[in-house]
Amino acid sequence: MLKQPNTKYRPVTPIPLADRQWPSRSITRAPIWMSTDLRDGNQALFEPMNGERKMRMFKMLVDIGFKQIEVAFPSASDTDFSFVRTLIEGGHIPDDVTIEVLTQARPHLIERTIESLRGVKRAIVHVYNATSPTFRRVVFDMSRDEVKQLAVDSTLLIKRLTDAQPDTEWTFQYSPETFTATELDFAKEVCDAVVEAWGGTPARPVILNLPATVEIATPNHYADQIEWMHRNLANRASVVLSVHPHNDRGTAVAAAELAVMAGADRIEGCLFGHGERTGNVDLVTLALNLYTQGVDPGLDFSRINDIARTVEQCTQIPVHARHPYAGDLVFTAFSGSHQDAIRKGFAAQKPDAVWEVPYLPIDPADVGRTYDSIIRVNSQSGKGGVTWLLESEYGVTLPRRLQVEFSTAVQQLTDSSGQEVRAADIWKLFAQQYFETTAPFVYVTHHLREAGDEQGIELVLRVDGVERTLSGRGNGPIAAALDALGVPARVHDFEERAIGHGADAAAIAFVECVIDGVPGTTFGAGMHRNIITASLLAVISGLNRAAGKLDAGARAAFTGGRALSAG
Ligand SMILES: CC(=O)SCCNC(=O)CCNC(=O)[C@H](O)C(C)(C)COP(=O)(O)OP(=O)(O)OC[C@H]1O[C@@H](n2cnc3c(N)ncnc32)[C@H](O)[C@@H]1OP(=O)(O)O
Ligand SMILES: CC(C)C(=O)C(=O)O
Repeated sequence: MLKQPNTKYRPVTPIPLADRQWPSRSITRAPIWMSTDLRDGNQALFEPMNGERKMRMFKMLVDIGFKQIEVAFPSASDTDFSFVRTLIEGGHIPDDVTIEVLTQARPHLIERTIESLRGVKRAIVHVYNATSPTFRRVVFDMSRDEVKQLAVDSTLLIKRLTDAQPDTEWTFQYSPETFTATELDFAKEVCDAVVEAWGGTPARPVILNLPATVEIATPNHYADQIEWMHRNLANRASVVLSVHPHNDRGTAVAAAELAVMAGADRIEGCLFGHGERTGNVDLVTLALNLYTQGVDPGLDFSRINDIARTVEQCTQIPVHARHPYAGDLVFTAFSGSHQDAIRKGFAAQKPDAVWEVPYLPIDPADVGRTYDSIIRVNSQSGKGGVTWLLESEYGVTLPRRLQVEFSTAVQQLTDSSGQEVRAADIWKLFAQQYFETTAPFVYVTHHLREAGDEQGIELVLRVDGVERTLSGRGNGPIAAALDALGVPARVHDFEERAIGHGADAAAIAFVECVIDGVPGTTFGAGMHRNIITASLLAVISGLNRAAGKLDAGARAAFTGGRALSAG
């Protein structure tokens, strides 16, 4: 790269629009959308769509709700010409949808284009020629007047050819290609001349489409250009002002939004931003951005995954994993603090209330995304993610301090594997750590009996492989079991919950034990269809896990209570 890029590149000249209005406007309704997936989105593919793929894409665009669809550049290829014929002759165009076709401003191409539309009920004929100084000089070798005349002559030719087919309702569209690099006074001069040549009226307006053929500046510059045209066109009332942003600087979405604030009525773009080079403006992002502001975009993306997969099949270009709203990872949180906030947000979110879940600009369910993938666990994750997965996949809510304790084990697993762990891996680890403890105690069975104000228990265990029956009493089964075991332990906290429903219902119990000689507290967990058995399993799990923290001598003392002495 150059040390002094100003020797090769020039900054744009700011637009003299001191009283610009767009910065204080907001967008309160959807613009007219025009999908050019089948034209601009098709002309830069390694392998342009064949008729069958074009039809699949067309039907999907109709289902999404597009009312204007640029379906082809009919003079470019037989595929495109035949596709237009198939749409018309096969009756595939719904009554409320208008197809659009593009042509260069060259007579033989215009004639072929109009021919492709014979018999259509309604159509937009779109003609373009480039107007910027570089194109005038380098590509066309034409003066300003000649470029304007080319636009006017093409308009008049289209008018003559379409007047000859009066059964069709025609709309005319003109694009000064390379508008963003064109002097504004000249862009206006050409556009005014074209509107006059067509005879645009408020009842039969011309679509003037002002493309950022190449995005050349920050989006506020484009907004200034659009507002200038909006305010200075000779016959604005007879014009539908349209924008067609490309994404060369990565700001097409912002440019389109600011352009609408600046006076544009219509946006042309592609799903997921397919199109030339860095793409056309992404209509999915634009529409869903509006939706997040409480504005109905008039396009239905409630099955966004299906739409993304169809676009991928038709264009053979993948939708990026981080693509706004649609990417596989955009509703996924790996990092601990995000997971924690999202989990709390979901818990606090009331079904009909305003959306307030942290980190998620939209409810994934509104675009048909499930919550399954929202939180994923790897070495960047914290207890929130682990807890979310156990809750959402297994219906198990861990007590808060147990979340902290268990997340350490998950962290060791993710650190050692270096990979993402799934809910099933976490559940397996939880079972190994809490349900499958076998030393020193293994629960075999128990019998409870009333003992005055207390409960008595016969607890059958295997202690270091030897089956023993222990008796104890207490003010409940847990106290009775601790008495039977005779270990120096107290239960600090106990929680029990149901998981599953009906015949599959079970109880899961958690105990937090304090054991002499073991610093802090230790958790145990048990799961069983019988709630008392679940709680006894939890106590035994807690004791076993605590015993695992003792050295050999302390451990012998720990199990040297009644457990060893009983027969
Ligand atoms: C920014 C955009 O996306 S615009 C749309 C671009 N899309 C496409 O071009 C895809 C379809 N196009 C094609 O298949 C071909 O270009 C065709 C079939 C339409 C025409 O092909 P060709 O006749 O070989 O001409 P080609 O496209 O190379 O254009 C070159 C000539 O057209 C002229 N030309 C280019 N654009 C235009 C225009 N909009 N209006 C008038 N003339 C034009 C050029 O100045 C050049 O003229 P010259 O030969 O006298 O120097
Ligand atoms: C034909 C025009 C609208 C175009 O595609 C562009 O300028 O990008």
